[in-house]
Amino acid sequence: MSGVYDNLGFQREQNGEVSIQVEKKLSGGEQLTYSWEKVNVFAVTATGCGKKKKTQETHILKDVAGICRPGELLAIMGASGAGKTTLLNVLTFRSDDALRITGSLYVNGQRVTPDLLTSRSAYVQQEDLFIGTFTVREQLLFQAHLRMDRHLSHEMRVKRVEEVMQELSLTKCAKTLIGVPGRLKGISGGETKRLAFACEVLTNPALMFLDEPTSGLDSFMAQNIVQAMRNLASKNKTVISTIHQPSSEVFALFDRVLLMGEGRVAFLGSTSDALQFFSGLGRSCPKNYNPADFFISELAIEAGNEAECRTRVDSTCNAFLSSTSGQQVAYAVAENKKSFSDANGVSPNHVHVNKSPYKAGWWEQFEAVLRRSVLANAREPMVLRVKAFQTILIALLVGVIFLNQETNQDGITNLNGALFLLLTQMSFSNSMGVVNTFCSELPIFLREHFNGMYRTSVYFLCKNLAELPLALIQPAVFTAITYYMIGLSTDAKNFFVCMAILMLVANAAISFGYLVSCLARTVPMAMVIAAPLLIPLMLFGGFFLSADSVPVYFVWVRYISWFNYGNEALMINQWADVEKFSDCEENSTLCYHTGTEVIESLGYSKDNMGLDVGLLFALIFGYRIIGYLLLLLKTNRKTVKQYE
Ligand SMILES: Nc1ncnc2c1ncn2[C@@H]1O[C@H](COP(=O)(O)OP(=O)(O)OP(=O)(O)O)[C@@H](O)[C@H]1O
Repeated sequence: MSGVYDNLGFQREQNGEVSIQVEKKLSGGEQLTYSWEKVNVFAVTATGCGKKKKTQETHILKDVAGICRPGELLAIMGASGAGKTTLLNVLTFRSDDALRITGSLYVNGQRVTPDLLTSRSAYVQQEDLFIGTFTVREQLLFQAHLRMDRHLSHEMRVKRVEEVMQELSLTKCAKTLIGVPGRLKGISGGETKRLAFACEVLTNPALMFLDEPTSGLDSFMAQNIVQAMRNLASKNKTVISTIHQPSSEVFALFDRVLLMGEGRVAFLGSTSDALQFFSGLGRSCPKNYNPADFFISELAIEAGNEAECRTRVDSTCNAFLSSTSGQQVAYAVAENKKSFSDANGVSPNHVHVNKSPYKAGWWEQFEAVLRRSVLANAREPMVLRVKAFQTILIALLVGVIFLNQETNQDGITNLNGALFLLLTQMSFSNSMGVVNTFCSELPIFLREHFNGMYRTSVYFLCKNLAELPLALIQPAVFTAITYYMIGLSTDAKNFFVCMAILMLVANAAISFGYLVSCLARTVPMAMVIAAPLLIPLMLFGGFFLSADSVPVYFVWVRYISWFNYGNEALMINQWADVEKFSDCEENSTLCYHTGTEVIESLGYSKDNMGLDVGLLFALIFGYRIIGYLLLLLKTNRKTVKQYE
């Protein structure tokens, strides 16, 4: 198909009907003026410990006000630590929970809410978060599927993806895997940055935020990205970006600049007015000098000369407030607070916020996320191979250690030990496996969820379903290798029951892993929580202490331990059918006469098989439901705070 492409736009001529339709449906022509005022951010820091512990508030952003209108490309600049990222996070409701924030944000005379922002804006964050086993095109199609208007056809979405890839020079690597640093070689750093940008511009948002979009890019690519931002602005989009030390060429593409120093606004206006403002203060930018470097050096705090630099930055900020540019900003901000309405009381600029922030319906989300989860698992052959190798190796080791035990008095202790070892192996490997994978994927989920792509329920369900096959195959393989090597009950029925019990145990351990992962957030934190919780669950599982010997204040632990129910079920399966031990004299009181006696000696009852299986199912669902509720708590949009 031939035609003419505009920058980050659409094919317009020859067979370009589809593209023009996409453009109409995507843009909607909405124009947004975003303003903020009296933004203050405080960080609470603690010093000392015990009784000497003191908390103090650090004032990070101080009465920051500003505005960005449709068609403007605003660069937020300043020296390191000036507060650029903090401001961008406030503007996008992504601030650290520990910060205390006050201030007001307005869009077209309306107070900004997180839902309004999600539905109208895109945010290119500094940290690139992707599923590394996906190709560039797959990633973009996934985004297009879930973030573009639900009325767009599949054909239109594919077309848009191809156009954005072409515009950002990603076509060449469309089929290349994104990659995982240090593990799976993928696209280059520059291509990753461009992919992050491509994901956000797909929906042609009216408002766009970018946090240092050019960091790590060579000057040509940096210019390419900023030019793409410029093109968005020229289509009446509102574009706000922090930028770190841009080259002269890149800086020239910005029409407005917000200079920050020590958490205050040192200047907001056009780049030419900024140069004039500094000249007026007797600090002119030398000829042939990069203005961006000049502004940053004027607002930097030099080591060894802090007091003087701070006074200079302070006086610059004060001078801006009383300057014409400063007053223009204050006026424009005040104007944007007013809600204009026509004769019928209807505001022409009113920003309608849908009840649901999601573009795709529940089933569409479910289908797309499930497909991605399954593919992501299947495309980790190394991880699968390591898991398979580990399972087979440990199974063979256990099999060899407990090889050919006999069903006699000597064998009872060994067989019980072997069964408990199977239980322990299924529990630790599965719960720790989930903690590792779930926590490391959590940041991607949180970002995509808050981008309005899919619900927490969809993600959690898909994750569970995608991992279910492995959660059944691993215990099956483990049982198949160890069972007959150890010399457990030779009846086929007992073999399959043992396999089924270990499958339930593995899934209960996975549920526990989900709970811990949702409780923590990072892998190290989850590991720290998981180990001390697993040990008591194992200790009170009936092998180390018989059920009757558990201290009364720890009895409750037994009820939430899958080790306990799993062990009882395995014991019943192994011993209930043994009617007589041939090596135990009938009158002897020093040995077990029947399998039932073995079961009872552990404080178990042979009638409890059904109960144990039921309770294992209850733990599988119970732990997962609690984990899901914890995740829901973390992701509930209603808990995203509004500023005072
Ligand atoms: N959660 C926090 N707790 C304590 N201090 C914080 C917190 N977040 C930011 N700060 C402090 O606020 C100041 C501004 O930080 P910010 O990250 O916004 O700066 P920046 O201008 O983006 O710097 P850089 O260009 O180096 O990224 C810094 O002094 C930083 O140490």
